[in-house]
Amino acid sequence: MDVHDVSTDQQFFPHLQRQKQTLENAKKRDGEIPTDRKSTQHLITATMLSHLASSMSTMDMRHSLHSSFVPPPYLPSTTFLAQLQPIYIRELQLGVHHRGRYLLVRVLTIPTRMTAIMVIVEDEKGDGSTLQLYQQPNENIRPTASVVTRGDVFLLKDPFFKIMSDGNYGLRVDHVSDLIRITRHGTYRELMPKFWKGPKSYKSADDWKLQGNDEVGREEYWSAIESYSTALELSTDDEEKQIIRLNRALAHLRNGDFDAALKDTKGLDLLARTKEKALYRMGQAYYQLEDYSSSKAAMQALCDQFPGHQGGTPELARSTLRIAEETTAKIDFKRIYKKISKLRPPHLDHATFTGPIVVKESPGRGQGLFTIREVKAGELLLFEKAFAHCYAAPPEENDNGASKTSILINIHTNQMTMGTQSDLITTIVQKLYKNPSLVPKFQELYHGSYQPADATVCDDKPVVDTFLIERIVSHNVFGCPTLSTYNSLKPLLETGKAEQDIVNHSTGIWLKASKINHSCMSNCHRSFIGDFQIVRATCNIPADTEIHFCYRTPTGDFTEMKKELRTWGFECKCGICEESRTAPKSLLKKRKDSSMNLKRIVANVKAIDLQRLERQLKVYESTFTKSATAAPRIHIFNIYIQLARFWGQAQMPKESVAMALKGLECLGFVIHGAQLPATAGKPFHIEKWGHFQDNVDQAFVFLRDAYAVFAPQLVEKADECAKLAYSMSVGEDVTFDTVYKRGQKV
Ligand SMILES: C[S@@+](CC[C@H](N)C(=O)[O-])C[C@H]1O[C@@H](n2cnc3c(N)ncnc32)[C@H](O)[C@@H]1O
Repeated sequence: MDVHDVSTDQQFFPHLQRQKQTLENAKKRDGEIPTDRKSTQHLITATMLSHLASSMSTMDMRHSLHSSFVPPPYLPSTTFLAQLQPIYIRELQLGVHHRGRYLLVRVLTIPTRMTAIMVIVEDEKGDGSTLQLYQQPNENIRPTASVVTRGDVFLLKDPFFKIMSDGNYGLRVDHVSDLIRITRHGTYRELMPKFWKGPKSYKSADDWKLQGNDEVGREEYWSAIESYSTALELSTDDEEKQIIRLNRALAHLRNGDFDAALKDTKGLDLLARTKEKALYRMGQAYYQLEDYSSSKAAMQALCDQFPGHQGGTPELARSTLRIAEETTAKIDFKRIYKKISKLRPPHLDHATFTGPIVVKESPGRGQGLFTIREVKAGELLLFEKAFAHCYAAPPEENDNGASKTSILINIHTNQMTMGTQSDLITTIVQKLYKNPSLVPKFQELYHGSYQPADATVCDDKPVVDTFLIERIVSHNVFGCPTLSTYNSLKPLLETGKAEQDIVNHSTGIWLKASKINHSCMSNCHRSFIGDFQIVRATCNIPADTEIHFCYRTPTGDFTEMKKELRTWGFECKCGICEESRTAPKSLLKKRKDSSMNLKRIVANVKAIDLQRLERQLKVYESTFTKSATAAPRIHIFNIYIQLARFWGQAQMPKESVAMALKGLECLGFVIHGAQLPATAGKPFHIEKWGHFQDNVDQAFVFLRDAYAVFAPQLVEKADECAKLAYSMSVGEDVTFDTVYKRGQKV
């Protein structure tokens, strides 16, 4: 939703076509065992030369374009290792996933990172191949060389061999769970061929533990985890084992493996020797998994039993605050704004608040979100932390002002999106691989007809399906600005360009908000602050009613909207779409012509022919077969707003009010007692809130300012409505008075 879709952009179309052609050509050789594989030495030399060339390159790297291709999906391996049979590179067939097999390889080169991490590997028979590893942690999280480097040994489950984009042959691993690292001392060490084993180590459990401690000190948590694990295997002393587990819990915590950290602390919280640190680490792990009640319980026990513990009290206060936030709609937006201006990535330490809504079946639409009681216009329905969020830093925030443009190209679905979507997939893959307890709630998200693997655990390790995650992201992702404040709305207000035209390259997944189905005639509106999504009601909603928002900016045209929504696989049946679908063709043509005329008339802002404009607006409105409450005239609201501003500036408040009200009426608002001259005894009253657009607040501000002179008794009501509409737009109303100061022209 609101992601930057470039599927029909001519600039990127050739990328998609080229990749499709490459795939078509490769398909012709599916099943073939190539006889012209390059020698291992040749592959190594070619890789070294390419390293050299890229290190000497003088290319301007300040503007780079990265494209990631989603290949045809395939399932991850779910076969137990003990049931897999070995295979060798010389037996591999092109385009085949060698199900039921495993391939052992040793890395011969240092890695390079493009979209994938690439190395040259050899098998036990000395045959070589390129190995491409996808979905590995980003460089800023874990250095590439710590993921894979010369001398490392890996086992590939169900190995996939293919023709790569440069025409050479290679092994490709898309599912992180299909790759198993084999070390001299770790699990599966018996699988390591003798001649690949280095000299036997005579280190004791204590030596490994100390090595782990050093690695934690160097922030190499992934290595520390391996060292502590080896120490645990070697140790025969129960007390020593407890300390090692405690230390490993810390390494897990810092590595983002919160499930494993919890597992390591379990039981240790009951032993006198380990209790203090175990409770602290347990509380931190629960906190990161957003289980604030369990975190609070652990921190409370820590504070009760070890009152002198330095971290306990602030952590207890933190989890207590999060629990309060989960149940209260009062959010300190001013504090959040202060924090977020300096916070990069803009990920807030705050809990999700879920308002009066619940997930239920929505006939014909899968699941949806429904109100559990009557809701008032402007009420907060959701303030939700992203499950995963990838921030697209603007060039000025990057070193040397470098800008990176990424496009994700799905050859299978012909979809191309620009932004951080590819990073988002990797982030989620890593998050779930490290924290399998989160898999069930993520997998509940809509994934179309994709059939995931039947197992989520194999050999006690999580199975993570990259293509399921890709499908879920594709259906549920939101493109988002860092702030939906007045500043990000400014271009909209100044140029009249819709919000979606302001490109949202940051992306995220919100589990609850993703359950909201689409309607062009929405009854709620989303906005963003950092990694939080805010959803507010835009009208009064009865109890047990489904809430909807727009996945794409409504076009008002059924056929166009069908195209816009094609990736979600449904047609919108809202009042606007139905009116456009059923209206006579001649009327639709007249509407289109009239719309073009209107555009032409308002294009010359400085010399608008007002009479012509008003005539044309009447023509446009006459082309509708239903009332504005049933089919809002979404395209002309902004024109009325322009007119209201014009008359306001010309000191003609009565005309300004008439135009602002006309605009609101076009959106389906039913308002009483708002016209000038005001009628005594007829109060300002909104009978029905209409279709919401971002600058509805401005219409009310025009009313408020005009009333100041001619109907002061209506000022407060108009101000209240403006404030409410403003909060629907940007999520909060604390900045309203600064943005729309009284007495200052909008
Ligand atoms: C982001 S999900 C919304 C939640 C989803 N209904 C579920 O069960 O999890 C998007 C998918 O919901 C369905 N959907 C959303 N709005 C719809 C609508 N107005 N009519 C029919 N299906 C809709 C489509 O299958 C779409 O691909």
